[in-house]
Amino acid sequence: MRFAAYAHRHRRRVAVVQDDGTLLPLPGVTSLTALLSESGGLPGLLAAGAQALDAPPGPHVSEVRLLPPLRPASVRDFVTFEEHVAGVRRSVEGSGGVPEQWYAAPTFYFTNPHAIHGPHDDIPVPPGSAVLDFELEVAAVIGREGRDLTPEQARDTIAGYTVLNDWSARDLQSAEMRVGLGPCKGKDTATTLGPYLVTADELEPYRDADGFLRLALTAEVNGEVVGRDLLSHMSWTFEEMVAYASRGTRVLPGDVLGSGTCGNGGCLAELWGLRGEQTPPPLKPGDTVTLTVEGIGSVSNTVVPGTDPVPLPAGRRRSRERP
Ligand SMILES: NC(=O)N[C@@H](O)C(=O)O
Repeated sequence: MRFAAYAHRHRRRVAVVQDDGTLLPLPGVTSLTALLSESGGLPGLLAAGAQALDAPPGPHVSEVRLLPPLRPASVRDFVTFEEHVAGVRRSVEGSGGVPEQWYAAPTFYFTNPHAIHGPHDDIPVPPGSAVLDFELEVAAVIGREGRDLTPEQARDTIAGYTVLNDWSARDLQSAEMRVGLGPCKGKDTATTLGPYLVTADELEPYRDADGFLRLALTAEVNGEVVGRDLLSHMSWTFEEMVAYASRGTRVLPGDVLGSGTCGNGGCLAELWGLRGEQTPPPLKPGDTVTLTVEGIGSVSNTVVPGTDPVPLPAGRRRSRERP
């Protein structure tokens, strides 16, 4: 089952999406995050969706503005593709390969849940950045609360999946990560989610013998294919990522967990590392990035000019005077 959030005639609605693109609005539902909390997991979500199947049909998807499927409670972005790590390290640090520590656990950072953009929204250039990049990822969406989960238990907490574009200001990111924290401003201007939340049961046919989802991933810039990979090249399953995220804490309905950027052109920075030059060039206003994931759909966003950074003073160099 596919769920969409959309704006139509000044109203925000949540609907089941039929194969022909007809939207079946869920009566009284305006937030998928709230519906996830109320339905207590995938079975409840499917039951709520089934009720919409008898409801009068709504508009066609082409007649509405698609919104991000949900307003996330939180967004964790993992890094689970070796090829991406090796390529980006080459372009940022000049050194290739994957650090041994990387294999110890699926690392992630928290990104900005207040900067979520829809599947066709314009994306502003982050203030002060001249090196904008996209990142092709798939996100798991949590439908049931869990703590200290095993991977087996984690599977029951995943309601579904959606496409995630982690827009990245590489110049801001490499500068702030030299401080040993972050990323932060390199990532917090925009993340795209969409086009739909596809429930986990619908992608089960793509699961391989090791538990990975074998979905084809494609990235295009201005209609030219620059990246192709398989989601099954992740080094951890989504269940293992959720289990790790829930270690010593909780995951909650509406939490979003990004797979990390795929390899073979899942972002420009990896290609720059491989080629030793910025080809294709960083994204600029007018460029359109289209990311497609088999079994889920496409998001296609155009870059637009952003705002200028508000000047701030440099950090004060302090004496070590004591009270
Ligand atoms: N998430 C991920 O795989 N990578 C990025 O966030 C990155 O900046 O390299």
